Amino acid sequence: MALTATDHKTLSGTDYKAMLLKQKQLTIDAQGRKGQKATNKPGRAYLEMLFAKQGPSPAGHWLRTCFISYAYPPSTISTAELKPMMIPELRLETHHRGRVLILRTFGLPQRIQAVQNAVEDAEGNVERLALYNTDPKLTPEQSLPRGVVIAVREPFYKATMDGGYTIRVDHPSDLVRLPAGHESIPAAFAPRFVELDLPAERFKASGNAAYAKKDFMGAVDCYSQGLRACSEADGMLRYDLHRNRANANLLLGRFEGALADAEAAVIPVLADGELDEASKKLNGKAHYRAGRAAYALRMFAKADEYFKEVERCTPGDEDAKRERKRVAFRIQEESKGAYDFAAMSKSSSITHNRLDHADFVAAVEVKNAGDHGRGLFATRNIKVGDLIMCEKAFGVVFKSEKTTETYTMMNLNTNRGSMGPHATLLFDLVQKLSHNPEQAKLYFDLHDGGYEPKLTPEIVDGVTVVDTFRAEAISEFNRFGCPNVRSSDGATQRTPALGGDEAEDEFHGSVGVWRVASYINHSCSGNAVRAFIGDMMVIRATRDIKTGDEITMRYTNPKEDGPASRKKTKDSWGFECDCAICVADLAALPKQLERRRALSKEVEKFLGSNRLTLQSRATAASIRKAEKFYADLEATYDLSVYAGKPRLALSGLGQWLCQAHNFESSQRQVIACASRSLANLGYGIKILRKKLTIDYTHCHTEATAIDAAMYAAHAHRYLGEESLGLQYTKFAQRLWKTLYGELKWFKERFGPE
Ligand SMILES: C[S@@+](CC[C@H](N)C(=O)[O-])C[C@H]1O[C@@H](n2cnc3c(N)ncnc32)[C@H](O)[C@@H]1O
Repeated sequence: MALTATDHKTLSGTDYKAMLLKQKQLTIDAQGRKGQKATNKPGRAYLEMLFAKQGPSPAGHWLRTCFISYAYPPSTISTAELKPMMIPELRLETHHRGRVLILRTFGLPQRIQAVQNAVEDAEGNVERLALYNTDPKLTPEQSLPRGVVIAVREPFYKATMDGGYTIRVDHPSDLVRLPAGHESIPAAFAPRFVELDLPAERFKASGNAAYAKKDFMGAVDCYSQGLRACSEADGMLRYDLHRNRANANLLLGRFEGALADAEAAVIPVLADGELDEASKKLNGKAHYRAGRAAYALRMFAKADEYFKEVERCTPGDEDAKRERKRVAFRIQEESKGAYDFAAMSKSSSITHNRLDHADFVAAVEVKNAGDHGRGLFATRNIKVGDLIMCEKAFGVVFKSEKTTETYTMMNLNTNRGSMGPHATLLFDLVQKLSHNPEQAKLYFDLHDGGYEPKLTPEIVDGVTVVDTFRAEAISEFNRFGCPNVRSSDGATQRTPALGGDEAEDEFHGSVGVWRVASYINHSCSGNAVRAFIGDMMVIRATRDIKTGDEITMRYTNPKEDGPASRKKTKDSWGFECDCAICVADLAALPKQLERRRALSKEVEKFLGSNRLTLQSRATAASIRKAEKFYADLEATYDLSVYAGKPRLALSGLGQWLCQAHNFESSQRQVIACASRSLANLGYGIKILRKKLTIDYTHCHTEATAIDAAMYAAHAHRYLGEESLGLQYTKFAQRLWKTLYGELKWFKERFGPE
């Protein structure tokens, strides 16, 4: 299905639900035909017509719907071990286990929901084939061109919504392109004129030509064929092919392959001799490529070794010198958490949000967390506000990234629908996992909600088997929403009167997976919060953490409504939170919770219709009304249950009152309201002989705390209490740094000290 941008805008949540239900019903209905033979199949002429034109690629924005069908495991048996079958043997809604279809494409491929093409078997039977989850960076022509011979391992066959049929491939690893001369290619598909024993040199030349045209996939194919054609006598050529393939693989993001190739491209020094200058130069290139691949795989110490080798092979090499400088920064970041966050933040923008930094995970380890599964634990003491870890996204898709297509993903396994980056994230992840098997092993270690079967990624027919359904299950349990550039962007433009983080939502909508952070369990009142600077997740401590403590953070902000937030964690992640706030909510009387919810709704309305600006200040009557709401809401918190714990429903109103009194310059009132707001967020504030002390034990770090601290800071200063003003400012800065990762934008929001 493909709609234009206008259609895209008119599709509502209800439409998606209806679409999901319709597809689900169609899928269930189709099950009734399981095992049947397809009837009234379109013939070759129809398929030729269907796939006669390139495209569709019209101008404008396209909405595509991607249905994740009922899960089935990928094939793990090699083509040679499977029994060949022909198209007429296919049965509907059936996974043909133990069988393989050898097919040739004969149309011009099109990207509809998947990349599709017309295929024929060796007896001339025809059908349509749909390949899902392909690399979004590749054109349909690169993914499934005309005239290639493919093996579809253990194929699945199904009826389509348009009344036709298709061989549906959900796991890209189930489809293997067979190179010319492959033993499984039937005689009918062998070219009539075959140039037997094509010299490997010719493949190198075609690879280079493809590379020059930026067809890196084509180049990799040619170099691979060249390597297969190499004989003992082709010594140097073999190194050339590996070196060239390393480069093409680097550009395709296939870093593990690139590293292996670059290593295989190093010309060895013979026992007695020295390498000639030309070979040394070539080895410099090979080591340089190995270094780049190791860097991309975040093996910085190893990358440094390779770049050192470049310097040995080609002394004075400027590129290697530059790379070693870059690596040195990464090693500092990785080992000490030594980041220049201000520079990082300054450098990131809507067009530069994939940043070049290392991960710092040296202060944490994964351990058993009892009922919560595995968790992340501190390996050293960490002070409030300090860095716990910092990690680059394993995969991320930014909403802001220009694309001519928006995907809506409907997962029939989980009944979930999502739009935009979520779907594209899966395509990106599948690519990364398919071509980087070691990275795939790390990804597939993440929580999958009990998905079965759990296949470990292995290489079959030269391709890493990736279970795309499990990859999506893992993504659903582990992905985080993130802003397009940095978390503080929402805050610097937020209207304080609104309270909470709502206004930040418009800066969100991007989504990614951060692998190590994925081991962190949820707690509404966690000891850590995450912030984003570009694709770097920065996690800081909201209170002091001791060696051995579990790191927890909120997946979703409970805001005022505890029960709703518990439902959200239950629906999205399958658990009910047992943190201090939730335990208190559970111990509260249901009628108090109900009253709180009803009052919160009224308060929301009140705040919405009483937005404060210098021009429209609060009236005495509205302040009285707010105070009354406040008292009523406060009464829904039984102190025997909530003492010292955050009372989040009071947050927005507390904020409004601070602002109202601030506009009236009632400084003592502002201070009283600000202290009350901070106490409601669980901060234990004490002032003794003009010294501010803060107990963070039960604190709930959110934006309103920063505002409250700054209201107090300004009010104290206004009253000439400089020292207290300064202490509150420092407190606000610590909160800002904790919540947004770094301090750079604090001044932008609150002005210079
Ligand atoms: C992102 S993973 C966190 C790491 C996970 N515990 C593991 O073993 O890999 C999210 C899953 O962890 C578990 N989890 C996280 N927080 C929890 C909590 N507060 N209580 C119970 N289970 C929790 C749930 O199974 C949830 O779906």
